Amino acid sequence: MLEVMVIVDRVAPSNTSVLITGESGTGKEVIARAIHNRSSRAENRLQIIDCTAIPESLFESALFGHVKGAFTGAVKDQAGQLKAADGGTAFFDELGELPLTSQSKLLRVIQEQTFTPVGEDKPIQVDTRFICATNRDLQAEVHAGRFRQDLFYRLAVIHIELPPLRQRGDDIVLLAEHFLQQLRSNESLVGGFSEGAIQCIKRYRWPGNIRELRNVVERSITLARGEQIEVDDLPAAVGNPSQSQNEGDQGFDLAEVSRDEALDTADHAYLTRLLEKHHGVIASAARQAGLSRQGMNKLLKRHGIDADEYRK
Ligand SMILES: Nc1ncnc2c1ncn2[C@@H]1O[C@H](COP(=O)(O)OP(=O)(O)OP(=O)(O)O)[C@@H](O)[C@H]1O
Repeated sequence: MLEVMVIVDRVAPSNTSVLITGESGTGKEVIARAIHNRSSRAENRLQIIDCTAIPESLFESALFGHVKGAFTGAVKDQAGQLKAADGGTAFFDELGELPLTSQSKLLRVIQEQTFTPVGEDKPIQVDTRFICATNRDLQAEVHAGRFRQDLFYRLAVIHIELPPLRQRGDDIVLLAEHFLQQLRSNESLVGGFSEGAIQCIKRYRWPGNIRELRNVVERSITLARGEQIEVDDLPAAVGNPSQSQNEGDQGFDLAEVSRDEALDTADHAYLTRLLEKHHGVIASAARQAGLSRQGMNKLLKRHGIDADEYRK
């Protein structure tokens, strides 16, 4: 993390575009905020643009804005999200989900720093820094023809790769201790982790990365009865992985598991099996589950599941 923060400090003052990659929950947005906050743009806005939330047909209108009467339903002039980022930073989250046609429009804006609202004929000039994040391997997406090579090269001038938590060695325990200090209330007796709990925390694979670790620490503080967080205070998947390995299709210990937790676990198992069947293709998995692609993306994010791991 220290090395990442050194890069953040170095790139923050420049206007260069930055690409941040890493699995869900590794802290891409946290890093984007750190870059913005340490730049001369910090007093202006960090506009977060969730690429999964913009339907392809509304990309220009959402980003560039539109004038009254530009299309049915355009009842008044509406500024787009890029106008809000003027003088500040535009953070494109989940960039890998952007369709090819939208990618070419984005490339033009990044290169020219201008865009034209729908129904307008004069372009607007902006001064915006672009930071993009994705949990996809964009180089592989380029090879597969799903991501524009020119946009990739334009963005990857500065490429920050955030490793999954399971590859961060002793950082895992340091982060767990950091969250414990940050999240415990002043009245809380809990001051640390038992040796057994630390071993479990080190061993677990943390598919949801730092987000999952933070949630686990928060939950364990609430459940802990003594001065330490014990193995029993950790969720079964972390504290007792062999027992929870077959979760989802095996019986639950009703004394240990709430209905919400049981449903969550079953949902997780359903989603991973669905992705296995559909080889990580979100669109077809979503179709079988009767969900929109966006809905499926949200669900996968909540469960810390990376569809790419199921690609074949
Ligand atoms: N360096 C960090 N220090 C402290 N907490 C962190 C750090 N990185 C991430 N977190 C915690 O993890 C959570 C998830 O981080 P963030 O939203 O930045 O991940 P992400 O990689 O953008 O995830 P996603 O791809 O799912 O959007 C944050 O809300 C924060 O609680």
